Amino acid sequence: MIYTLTLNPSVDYVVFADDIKLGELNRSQKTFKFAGGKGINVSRVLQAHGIPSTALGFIGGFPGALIQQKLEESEIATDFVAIQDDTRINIKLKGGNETEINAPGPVISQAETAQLFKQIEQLTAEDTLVIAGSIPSSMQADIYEDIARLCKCQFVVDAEKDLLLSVLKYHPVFIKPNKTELEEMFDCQLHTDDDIKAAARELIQQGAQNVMVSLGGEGALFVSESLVYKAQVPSGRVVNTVGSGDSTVAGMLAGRERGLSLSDSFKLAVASGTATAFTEDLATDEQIQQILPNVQLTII
Ligand SMILES: Nc1ncnc2c1ncn2[C@@H]1O[C@H](COP(=O)(O)OP(=O)(O)O)[C@@H](O)[C@H]1O
Ligand SMILES: O=P(O)(O)OC[C@H]1O[C@](O)(COP(=O)(O)O)[C@@H](O)[C@@H]1O
Repeated sequence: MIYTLTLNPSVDYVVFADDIKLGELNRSQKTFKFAGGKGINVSRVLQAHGIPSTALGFIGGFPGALIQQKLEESEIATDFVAIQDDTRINIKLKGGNETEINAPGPVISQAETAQLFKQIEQLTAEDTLVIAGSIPSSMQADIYEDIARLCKCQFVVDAEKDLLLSVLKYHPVFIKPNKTELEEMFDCQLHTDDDIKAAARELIQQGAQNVMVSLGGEGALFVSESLVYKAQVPSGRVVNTVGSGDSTVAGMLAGRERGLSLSDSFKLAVASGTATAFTEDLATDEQIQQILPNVQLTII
């Protein structure tokens, strides 16, 4: 079974407005409230691929109840730890360009954390755990490392800087930084594919089995110890890129679950990310299948 762990879920409040002017009254044309947070998005896109998963993490208050309800409606299994504080609401402004405001998240008590640890301990070598996203600011910074040390299953990680770096020694199956996150990790600009490849290989040296670097509209690179694939994506109308990276993670896992080759899994990953970028919510299977034949893969 695949489990996704979102320590800091969110209701994503997506606001479409033609021309947002800061410091003035703006009126939006449409708004959406999506169940969000990185692991939850992975579960949602896995479900679109027909792959079941169980979403773990902390939820509380009315935003938490909304997330629970939306996942139930999508028939996604959940085993969240109920917390006292409210789950956060993240704001996604879509008006010409894309602006995001991600909230710090709720207070998580020690007892709530202990409940989560018990769940993690029960995962077996047959399971895969996706650990993804930020941690609520009340949590200690080494929580990712504690979880990676505790779990007996294979795991995948999508998180920023120190959270990601702290778990490499436990050999995640793959990690998915975007280019900016990779640059932040190495504190330098990565100009060429060779620069990105070298940075990804350094993360492999530190313990990652594979590194998938997403490059937004430029596609993605898949880097293992012995090969590098570059994927180029078709152009299209970008509607809402929130969840594109999470969709990429889900697509890669879906390919792996279906027993596809590495290259076909990577193609599915990139098609999933791009299909999400071209739609209001996360992509459906139909939208992903439409994009798939137009993803170009080369070995570089
Ligand atoms: N403007 C875009 N056009 C086409 N595909 C996109 C675009 N932005 C993102 N994607 C797709 O989504 C994937 C993940 O996007 P990226 O922005 O790199 O991730 P993250 O959301 O983690 O920052 C990309 O590899 C690509 O397949
Ligand atoms: O935990 P973080 O880093 O604050 O990110 C949470 C946000 O990222 C998302 O999971 C989207 O992530 P991606 O666009 O990277 O796929 C949103 O649903 C959520 O609001």
